Amino acid sequence: MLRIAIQSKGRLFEETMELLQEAGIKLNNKKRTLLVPVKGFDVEILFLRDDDIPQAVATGVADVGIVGENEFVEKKEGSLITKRLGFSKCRLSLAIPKDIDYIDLNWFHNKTIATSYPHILKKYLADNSIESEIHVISGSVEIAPSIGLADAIFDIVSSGSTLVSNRLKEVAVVMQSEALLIANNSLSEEKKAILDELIFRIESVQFAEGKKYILLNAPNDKVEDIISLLPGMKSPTVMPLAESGWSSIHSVISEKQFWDIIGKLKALGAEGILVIPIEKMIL
Ligand SMILES: Nc1ncnc2c1ncn2[C@@H]1O[C@H](COP(=O)(O)OP(=O)(O)OP(=O)(O)O)[C@@H](O)[C@H]1O
Ligand SMILES: O=P(O)(O)OC[C@H]1O[C@H](OP(=O)(O)OP(=O)(O)O)[C@H](O)[C@@H]1O
Ligand SMILES: [Mg+2]
Repeated sequence: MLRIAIQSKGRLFEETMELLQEAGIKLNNKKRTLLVPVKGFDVEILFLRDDDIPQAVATGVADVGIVGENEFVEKKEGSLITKRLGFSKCRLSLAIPKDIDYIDLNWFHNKTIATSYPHILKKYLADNSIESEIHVISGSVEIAPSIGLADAIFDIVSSGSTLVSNRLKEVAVVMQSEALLIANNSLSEEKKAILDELIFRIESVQFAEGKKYILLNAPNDKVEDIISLLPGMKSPTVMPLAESGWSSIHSVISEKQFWDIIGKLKALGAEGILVIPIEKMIL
């Protein structure tokens, strides 16, 4: 049994659940109790606050976890990054009241900075030879300057709208973050095998993202020109239609290529073009 720690509610919750569901992990229990078994796959889900996930995985309370890179780096617990998951992308930045004239990092000398990420901030300030006072608070960090609790903040930024609504401006990006799949350092062979299966399933889901299955009909004399435009996993599938002189062509294209390719296909005489989403892709 592989125990997976995930955030019980918050910014990571929805996308983590979606990813697990697409990977075939369906929770038996609709009510979110702390520890939930999974039907048909040898895993169980442990719901925690995200702050507690790095330690839970490092100590073996959970075998693997899904957590923000910011939280993983901050907690400095020894686990392995097994996979970068590409969602919950954000950055950790320094921000100051927007009306201040700011030239460079030296502004932070002898200032007080409010944050929930003291270790990451401390290292960054030391690396840049800046001496500031760090004031640790666990939430609502952006409000700190306006209530006189600190001169500046160091916190998560994504769209930047929280900064704007608190009359702050971002002056230095310290690290980028995304959700990570982390694993305990000393998993048993049995657990490693379940983890490999989990990673295989996640990769199949992620590989299919942004890809479309395309089907079209074309006159036989244009088949060669058309397949030169379509990459396909190996090469496109070509099948004869009931109507002589025509073929059906199937392939896989990336969403990005789609609008570029579609005009060229039509110009070559392609008809009845169908574009279908792909749920999973196994190479
Ligand atoms: N605005 C955002 N955009 C993208 N990702 C974000 C954003 N805010 C936070 N994250 C990511 O999601 C993680 C969880 O954020 P959340 O705000 O839910 O944390 P929290 O309030 O500490 O939750 P918990 O109650 O579990 O301790 C963050 O550590 C970060 O990696
Ligand atoms: O740059 P933005 O897009 O505005 O996102 C940044 C904000 O998002 C997070 O808070 P969240 O909205 O999750 O609320 P919280 O403070 O309750 O965690 C984070 O703590 C920032 O405050
Ligand atoms: Mg938290």
